[in-house]
Formats: sequence, C-alpha cells, structure tokens
Amino acid sequence: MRAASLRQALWHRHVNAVNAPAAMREWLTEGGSLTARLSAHSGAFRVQRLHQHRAMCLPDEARRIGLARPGQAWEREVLLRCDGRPVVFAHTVVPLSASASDWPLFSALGERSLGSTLFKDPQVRRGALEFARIRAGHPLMRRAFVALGGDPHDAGLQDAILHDAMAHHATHQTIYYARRCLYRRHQGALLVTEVFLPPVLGLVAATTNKNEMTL
Ligand SMILES: C=C(O[C@@H]1C=C(C(=O)O)C=C[C@H]1O)C(=O)O
Repeated sequence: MRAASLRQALWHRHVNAVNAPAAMREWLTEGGSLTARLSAHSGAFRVQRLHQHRAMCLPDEARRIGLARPGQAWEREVLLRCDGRPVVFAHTVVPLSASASDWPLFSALGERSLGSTLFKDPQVRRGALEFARIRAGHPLMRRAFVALGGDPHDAGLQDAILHDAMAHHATHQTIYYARRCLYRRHQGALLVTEVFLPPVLGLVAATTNKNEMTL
C-alpha cells in the first residue's frame, strides 16, 4: 500500500461511493445536528475539546477553504463522547484571514458544540456533504489515536489503543468512515470533518435493545 494513499482521503459527493455498512451510512448521512441525535441515543453526551490553535491544515483542505496552497489555519479538534465512549473525532479548520464577524462564536466555544451553533445561525450556509473511507495511517486517525491515548507512530499500537478503547465493539478495523461539510457565513469559510468511531454503531444497538425491553 503506497504511503500516500494511507495519508490521503478521496472525498466523494455521494455516500454510496464509500460502501459503508447500513448502520454507519445512517450516521454519515445524518442531516441535522449530531448533538441532537447522539444525545437521543445516550444518557450523557459531551464535547471533549482537545485543542483549538493555529496549525497547518491538511493538504486536501487548503483549497476547500479557499487557500491558494497548504498553510496555517485555525484548527479545532474534539472528541464527541456518549456515556464516556468516544463516538466521533471532529476536526474543523478556518482560514487565518477570517474576521471575528465571520464566525463570532468560534474562538470562545470551549466544550460547547460547534455544530449546534452552526445549525442555529440563519446566516450560515451549509454546503453538500462529502464522504470518505480513511485508513488508520491518515493524519486524522493518528490524531484520534493520540486523543484516545495512543502512540501516533506505532501503527500496531494505534489499532490496539483504539481497539481497547472500544473493547465491547471489538471491531478491529483499518477502515474508518468520515464526512466533511463546508460552511459559509459572510465572507467566512469553515470546514468540519467528522470521523465516526466504531462505538457509534453500538449506540443505535443499545437504544434498539432498550426499546425492545420496553415493548
Ligand atoms: C456535535 C455536533 O457538532 C460537533 C461538534 C464539533 C465541535 O464542537 O467542534 C465539531 C463537529 C460536530 O460533529 C453537532 O453537530 O451538534
């Protein structure tokens, strides 16, 4: 496997292109705010802010947010947790040229959900979703593994950490499913990428079981 293909993601406009399992496809195509859906499928939902700082954007993000070449951007990364389990790793980039009036709430979000602010703001225009299959070697997965306590340079450990972190979902997989969406507001651009982690599938199963028990 060429190293480059481990690091890059091929983004598709239609979800069929990533051939995701049906349950994952439901999450990938979720049209509304993830906060609402994740909260409905768990007892406790939390946005764990990992960091928000200046950083080099990924090579395939630069053009998408209007940069002429890869460069620095404002980067925010979070883990969405349901009942403590990590279900989504989210990565957001905003050009450094953005003014405070473009994204007035972005810099002071803390552990409030970015998604919910975007969905509540009538001046925000949401672009079409794009979908990708990404491998454990992709930069976003390396960051997710670090956030979950793994060593970003040990492929074996990465999977072991992620695997252990989601033991009861025991889906030792090297393919992860992601989506991204470009938001615009005034002159601003903001690109949100969400990588869905295996425990997200357990959420739907848990709720189904719960429903079955109450029938
Ligand atoms: C949880 C939601 O938004 C998430 C929260 C994010 C954040 O706080 O950085 C980023 C991406 C979204 O997946 C939502 O859509 O409501």
